[in-house]
Amino acid sequence: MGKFGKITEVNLRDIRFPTSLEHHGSDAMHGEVDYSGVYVCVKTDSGDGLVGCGIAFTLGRGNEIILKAVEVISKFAIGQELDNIFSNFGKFWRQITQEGQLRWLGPEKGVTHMAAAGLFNAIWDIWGKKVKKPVWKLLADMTPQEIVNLVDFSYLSEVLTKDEAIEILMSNKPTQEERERILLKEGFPAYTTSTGWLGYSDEILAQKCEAALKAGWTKFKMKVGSDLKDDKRRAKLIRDHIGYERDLMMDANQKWDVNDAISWMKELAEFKPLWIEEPTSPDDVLGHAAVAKALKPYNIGVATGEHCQNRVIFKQLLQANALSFLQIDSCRVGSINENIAILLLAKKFNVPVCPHAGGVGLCEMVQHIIMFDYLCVSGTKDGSRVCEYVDHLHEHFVDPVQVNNMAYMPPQNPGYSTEMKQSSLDDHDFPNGKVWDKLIREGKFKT
Ligand SMILES: C[C@H](O)[C@@H](O)CC(=O)C(=O)O
Ligand SMILES: [Mg+2]
Repeated sequence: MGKFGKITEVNLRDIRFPTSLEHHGSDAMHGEVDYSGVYVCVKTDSGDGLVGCGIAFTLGRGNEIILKAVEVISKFAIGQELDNIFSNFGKFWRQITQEGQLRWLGPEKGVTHMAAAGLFNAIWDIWGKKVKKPVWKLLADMTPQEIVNLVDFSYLSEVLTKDEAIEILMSNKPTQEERERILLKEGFPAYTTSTGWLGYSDEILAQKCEAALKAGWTKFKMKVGSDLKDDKRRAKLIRDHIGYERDLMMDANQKWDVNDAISWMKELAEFKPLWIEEPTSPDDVLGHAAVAKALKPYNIGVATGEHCQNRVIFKQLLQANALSFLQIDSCRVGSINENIAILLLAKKFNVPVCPHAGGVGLCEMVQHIIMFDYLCVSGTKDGSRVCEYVDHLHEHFVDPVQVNNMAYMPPQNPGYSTEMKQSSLDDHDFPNGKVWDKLIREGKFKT
């Protein structure tokens, strides 16, 4: 038996939070947002009692489909020695994502890919716990060769080879210790979206802006895209509060056709947004490039990534100059493994990575990845690099994010910060947990 043990069980729970009741998380395309996730628990036969916890993030009903997909995929993990997975995680990742029958549903996109991410997220958590390191540190302590072994480089070679990846990683090693010292002291910069959800009334927007300013926030994101007149009114309200010396980002969540995106954002240019996020379909690489070109004279960058299905689409977005800010997501693509490939691509094209984190557990996970990026890949916090922060649901985590002075502080506990409190899991289990049972009996939700 290997020292880390064999995977013996993968248990799943359908966990949902009724965030739609107060319009948290709402945007131009997702009005009734219940932040949810399939909670994945991986156990081994090693006798240490450690459990790896992962999340496959969805909205509400999405859980029903993802849960089944994780259940099917997990069969390929049960019986596997963790030592074998850890010594060549890239190979295991490929076995799962290229499984001969399931790949017909993707490949490497949508439900099966997100389900695989949920499983891999749990495996990363148990790895960190087994070696008693937070995942950012586990990654940072690896050699460049160990890091590239985590990654499947398929379909990237004309742009990024394994050898180039090793070179990038090697070039950052001599200065890594100094950055780690800075990271432990200052953390990684954050921006807030909690002031700008689309379903908030003007009164709530104003209250949230005031509270955020008082807390010291300097970078804000607002949702746009449903009604131009409303967008102008809300942007003015926010700018009246935050002034023009602070950054404002805008997020359309894929609402527009390409030409509409361009004309709408020209109308909003007076509010000086740093970026427009997801202006159009996440699959439209050339559309993003057209928006980016048209908005360049207005100093508005294009940001995207939270719905970007895999490293190949990121590669194309970068090749087409379609992005000024690249938004990795811990649950959309194949976990940390695929995100490492994306970080390396971003480094190659010199595009700043600004992670997406609007959801449950996304802040907890993605902080580890962006800290690794700072330490080992990009090697910098410059160029408007900033990680999204939303202020909901952290109280349900055993090791919630710590934001000090508008920066994510590096987690110190072992694992991927994904473990949720037992009481939170029991209360939010859908549909029988206490919270849901009550809401369903009151007629506020249907199963
Ligand atoms: C539905 C989610 O809340 C989405 O609006 C999050 C998002 O786009 C972001 O945080 O960015
Ligand atoms: Mg977004």
